[in-house]
Amino acid sequence: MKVSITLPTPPSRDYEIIIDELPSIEIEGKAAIVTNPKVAGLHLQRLLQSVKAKELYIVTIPDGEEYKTMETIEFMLDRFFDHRLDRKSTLIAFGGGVIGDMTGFAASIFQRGIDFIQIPTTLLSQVDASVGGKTGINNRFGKNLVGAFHQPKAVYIDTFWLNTLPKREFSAGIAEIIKMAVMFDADFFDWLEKNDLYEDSNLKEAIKRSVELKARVVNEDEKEKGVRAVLNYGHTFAHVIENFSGYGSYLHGEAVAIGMVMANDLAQEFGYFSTDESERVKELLKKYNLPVSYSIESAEKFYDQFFLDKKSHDNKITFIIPENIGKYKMLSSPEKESVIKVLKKFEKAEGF
Ligand SMILES: NC(=O)c1ccc[n+]([C@@H]2O[C@H](COP(=O)([O-])OP(=O)(O)OC[C@H]3O[C@@H](n4cnc5c(N)ncnc54)[C@H](O)[C@@H]3O)[C@@H](O)[C@H]2O)c1
Ligand SMILES: O=C(O)C(=O)C[C@@H](O)[C@H](O)[C@H](O)COP(=O)(O)O
Ligand SMILES: [Zn+2]
Repeated sequence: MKVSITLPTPPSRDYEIIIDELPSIEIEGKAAIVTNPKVAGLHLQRLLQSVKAKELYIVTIPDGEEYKTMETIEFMLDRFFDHRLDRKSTLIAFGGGVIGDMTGFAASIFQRGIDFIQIPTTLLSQVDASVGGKTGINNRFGKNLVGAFHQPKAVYIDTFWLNTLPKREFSAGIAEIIKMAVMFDADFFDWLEKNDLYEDSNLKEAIKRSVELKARVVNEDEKEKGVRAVLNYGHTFAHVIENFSGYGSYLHGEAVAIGMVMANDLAQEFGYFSTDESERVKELLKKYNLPVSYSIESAEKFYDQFFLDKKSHDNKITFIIPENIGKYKMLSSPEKESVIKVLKKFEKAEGF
């Protein structure tokens, strides 16, 4: 199956998202592949057979969400200067969302911005992170709080890489697929309930549909002035969970799964989303062994973290909730008591 999706203007620049076997990549100037030891050990040889550049370097950074930091960015930039990369050089992000977000961010600031290509190797990065140009890092205040919108030059999605992906990571990617369906596409959600993503042709179909949905949203609202915030369903909660639990304890997709359950409860608190719909989402998450509960230490402390969210302005927060399956709603500045009431239910909940 070859699928080619173009993100047209107004986003900063058109680019192709190819879902197919990795094509040959010819780069005129110098290039650096940014990856980590795990992905390099498994797949670098195959990648190298497809990439040609004037000079080609490999920059390896440590593996893990805990290394998605400014310190690692500094390390990467130093290597690019060591290799005398220049304005015409291209970076190739070869790995999951962590590699993609950091390579994209480094590309956005190296000599004020150079090209980069996304070659995502996890399911999560194939269906979500590699598309749309959100790049960045975490800091001690929270997730992705420093970064830039910087669109890749191309995205090459080859499901071959997924053969070595651990099951837990595979499931984490499914959380973002379910997110897309709950927010935008009831038919897709029904389809997900009926079709098993462990089956190859179904998986490819789900990747294609997720990427198409995301591309449509980014195309309409590249810089998140409106509808793009809907891609953040579950994330206002997820980012707090990731930060509080220590980066890496919960995978991003797992935290998003819990966050969606919390957002669904909030929706119900405000009279949206039926119990039946909420159960359907939980069942689908559980089918892929995703967590649907989390033990909050203090609802008040958890609540305070929402003000660091990028959807918070002037001490007000907007939550993305489902009105129905396939239909989103933006809930602006709900009263604190109602949000706390929902969070309190999780104070007694069992963890993962
Ligand atoms: N920019 C965006 O739009 C966007 C969207 C979603 C998530 N994200 C970010 O993406 C990150 C999560 O991405 P992720 O889930 O890909 O995690 P990840 O990048 O940490 O990768 C998960 C693990 O899988 C390993 N791995 C990668 N490819 C593999 C393969 N083919 N076989 C075996 N192991 C492999 C990695 O080395 C890592 O240990 C988070 O930082 C999140 O904030 C960004
Ligand atoms: O592309 C987007 O927009 C998203 O929100 C996708 C999310 O899955 C992703 O985790 C994103 O990085 C979260 O965005 P943030 O702006 O809250 O950091
Ligand atoms: Zn996400």
